[in-house]
Amino acid sequence: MIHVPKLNLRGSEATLRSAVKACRLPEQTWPVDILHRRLCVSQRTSRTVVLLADPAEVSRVLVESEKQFPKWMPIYRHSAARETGTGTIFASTDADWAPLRRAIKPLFHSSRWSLLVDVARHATLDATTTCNPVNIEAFFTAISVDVIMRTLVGDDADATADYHLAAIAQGLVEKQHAGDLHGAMQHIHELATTCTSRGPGAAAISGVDMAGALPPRPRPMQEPFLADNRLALLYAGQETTALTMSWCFWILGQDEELQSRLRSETRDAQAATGSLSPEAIGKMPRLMAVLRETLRLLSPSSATVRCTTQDETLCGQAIPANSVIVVPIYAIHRHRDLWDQPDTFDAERFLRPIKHPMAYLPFAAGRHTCSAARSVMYEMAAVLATMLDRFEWVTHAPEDMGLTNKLVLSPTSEMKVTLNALEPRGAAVIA
Ligand code: HEM
Repeated sequence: MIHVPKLNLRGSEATLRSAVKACRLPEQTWPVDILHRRLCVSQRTSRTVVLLADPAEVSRVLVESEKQFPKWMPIYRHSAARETGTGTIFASTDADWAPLRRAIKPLFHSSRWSLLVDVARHATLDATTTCNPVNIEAFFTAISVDVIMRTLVGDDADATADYHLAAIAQGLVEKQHAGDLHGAMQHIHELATTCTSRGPGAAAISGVDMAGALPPRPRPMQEPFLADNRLALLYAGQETTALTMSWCFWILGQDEELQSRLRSETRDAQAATGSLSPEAIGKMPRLMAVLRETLRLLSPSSATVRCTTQDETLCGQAIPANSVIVVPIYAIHRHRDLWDQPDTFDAERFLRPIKHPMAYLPFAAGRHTCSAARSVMYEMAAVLATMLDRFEWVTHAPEDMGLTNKLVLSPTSEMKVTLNALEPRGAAVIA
């Protein structure tokens, strides 16, 4: 039986009073019955705070009537804007946000997925020689940072990184575990500065495509937005991706049989297509299902937050203007009405249709859906397929692991595995 840690939800309607805490501290503020209920409202202060887990109403808030329910900006100004600058895609209100979103969109276009997969494979092979794969979070952090640097903000695909990736990754993980966002951002600043001084990287967002694969864009981003958003991509992309890959690896280390089935699937797919490519990944449905199930149970974002601009009715209850609506992604992903055996790891469920599209929100939904929602799945699959080909592994003491919310959902202790090297048979050999 695979052990999957869970949050110890111990709040009540009274603890929902503070909107900032309801966004930041789910364990202390969300009532445990949000796993059964569709709506939980705290009306005790001047600002009403709502936890909304009803999929039809979530769809209205995030997708159908999204203009009526804008992002609640104070929560982003508290963290993202303070650390990355006010010109980022995260910190911008609607009018400023749209051109920024358009400017970064081509970076995630499907025409770049081959490059992404290839870079992810190289970054993984490099990390196995420069990092210690036993401490898996630092190992996957090095990979996710390297991939962002090489494909989005920094080096070109063939560059040899001369920043100290292993040390930066270790530092990032330590600061993130300590809940020290500012300290973590100093490492990210170091990376972003490296890429500006290295030359071609800055051009990645401003309009020059390192791989020659970008479709033309109408309005390239200019400084100072460029600098801020280079930081924002590192900020948004490294920890989320590294944690998801770490959890997936940590889970697979608990189930030898599942690991071996995925090894066969990923090797067969590479043999059938001749390389590790987006096409090969298209032939890895079980690996994708395992990644999706990992993101259901251990989605890095515990919530996304909106507000009301006028009086509304949600689930038949009147909600005044100026209320904060917390969409509790973590609780929706384990909601008793939306999932069978919600706390059990069962990747097969993603080989069948799910009950409601809004029951699954690891990348949020609507206009503010994660820009990398599709591309990052290819990246993570490429990294895991490369590791499956080269190693088998066993997770250390999984039952001692807990889950807590820092800026994102995080492990309570170091994630460790014992690795055993294999004779590679996948793309490394084919290529
Ligand atoms: C498994 C990995 C990832 C997960 C689970 C994830 C999840 C999310 C979520 C939930 C949001 C919405 C945040 C909100 O509520 O405002 C978001 C937004 C965003 N993500 Fe990701 N993300 C991942 C990887 C990445 C990567 C690799 C990048 C780029 C390098 C990225 C860039 C962004 C950007 C730019 C936004 C802002 C979109 C907007 O507001 O228009 N993400 N992501």
